[in-house]
Amino acid sequence: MSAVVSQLGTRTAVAARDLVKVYGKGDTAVRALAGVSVSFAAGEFTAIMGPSGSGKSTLMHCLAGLDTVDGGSVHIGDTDITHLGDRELTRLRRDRIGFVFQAFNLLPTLTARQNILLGLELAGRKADQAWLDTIVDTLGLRERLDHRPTELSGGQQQRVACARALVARPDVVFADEPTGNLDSRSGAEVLDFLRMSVRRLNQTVIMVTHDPVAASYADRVVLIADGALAGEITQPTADSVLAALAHLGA
Ligand SMILES: Nc1ncnc2c1ncn2[C@@H]1O[C@H](COP(=O)(O)OP(=O)(O)OP(=O)(O)O)[C@@H](O)[C@H]1O
Repeated sequence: MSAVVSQLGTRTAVAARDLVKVYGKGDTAVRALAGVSVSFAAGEFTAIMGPSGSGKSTLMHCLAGLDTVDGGSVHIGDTDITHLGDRELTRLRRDRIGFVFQAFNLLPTLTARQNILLGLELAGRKADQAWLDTIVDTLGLRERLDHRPTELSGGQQQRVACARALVARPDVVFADEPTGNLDSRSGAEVLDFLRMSVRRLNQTVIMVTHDPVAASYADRVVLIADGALAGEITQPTADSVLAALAHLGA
């Protein structure tokens, strides 16, 4: 799939075609993804949901180049990442993808500012100061930049992780249960920011979540069941997501 601009003019940020992932071999083999084809438009906030064990994390890891695939392809923009070597993949993840994890994954010895800028520094790049200021101020982190992670609340740590994910203006941000370790108020702040980064800063976010309220912040919910696409919801509400999950037996 090389055409990344649809007839409607929407650019595709990430596309999976016939994605297959099998863990293990022989009798114990688990087909975690059984031929998934799904596209994610640039400038859209998508949530991936489904019952436990349905393949959500596997899908995200394959889309983000964190795991190899056993069949099919993944494109990030024009790049078929399934044929990249380890070094090229590492560079692509560093330069074109942002990550937000459930456990924040900040380096404890670095300040918030150093955590935010580490990836750019490792890549030998300078931050765009105006963009950095926009992110830091939007996330309300200005007064916290010289603090280390242990001196920050969980919500503040996850906001630092969001800033780190966005500072290089990635093609796509993957968020894996970003609110899983947060109370509902801190979670709502992080979700508000992710949604705002899409609406106002024209970023692209793909988020795995178990939480129908978190999913309701997205523009679209993609449903996965038994390693296959099981439907999608546009303009989701917590109720419509709950109903769809109940239908899937989640
Ligand atoms: N490293 C692995 N080795 C073997 N099987 C695995 C491995 N990782 C995942 N699986 C299996 O693949 C299937 C999909 O797992 P995955 O973690 O992608 O599901 P999930 O929808 O993210 O689940 P959850 O909501 O519980 O986090 C499950 O049956 C799981 O047991």
